[in-house]
Amino acid sequence: METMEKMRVSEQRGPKIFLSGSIRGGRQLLDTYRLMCDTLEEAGAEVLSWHVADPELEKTEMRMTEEEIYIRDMGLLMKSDALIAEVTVPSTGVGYEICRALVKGIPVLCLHSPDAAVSAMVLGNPGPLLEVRAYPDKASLQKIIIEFIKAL
Ligand SMILES: O=c1[nH]c(=O)n([C@H]2C[C@H](O)[C@@H](COP(=O)(O)O)O2)cc1CO
Repeated sequence: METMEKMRVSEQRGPKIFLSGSIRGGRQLLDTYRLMCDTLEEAGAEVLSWHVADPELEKTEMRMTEEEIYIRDMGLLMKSDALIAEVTVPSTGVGYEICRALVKGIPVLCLHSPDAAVSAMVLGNPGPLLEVRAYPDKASLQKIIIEFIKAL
């Protein structure tokens, strides 16, 4: 009975999302990552990599080795149902995570501001799991995210 109850609760949980955003590539869009994280949580999703939107991130990650960061993030990615990346600020880590998510076979949504110089590796990728959208303003960003979550 208890197991059935647990199953029902876990079935009701929203999708697990890996939020991907630049860290060493530059933190200038931190407010946007914060908005994405809040929007996802309000839409009922569980953001496994919430640390990407944490203004205090540098302090916590400074206490971790490079290997610990990599292992933690790949573990979270493997548990995720989908990945949402903000690709306006070019970042090696974001590009790597997009690729790993596609190899794992989960849907990937890449979002960017209309004037961003997004890589052809993202814009030119015809894979059915990858969706790339420009957002002209914050309201559009939120709308695209909510539609993506609902369609999962
Ligand atoms: O300290 C970190 N913590 C961390 O979670 N990451 C992951 C999550 C981000 O989506 C992505 C950012 O990569 P980059 O640092 O190359 O911009 O890599 C990356 C770093 C630093 O490279």
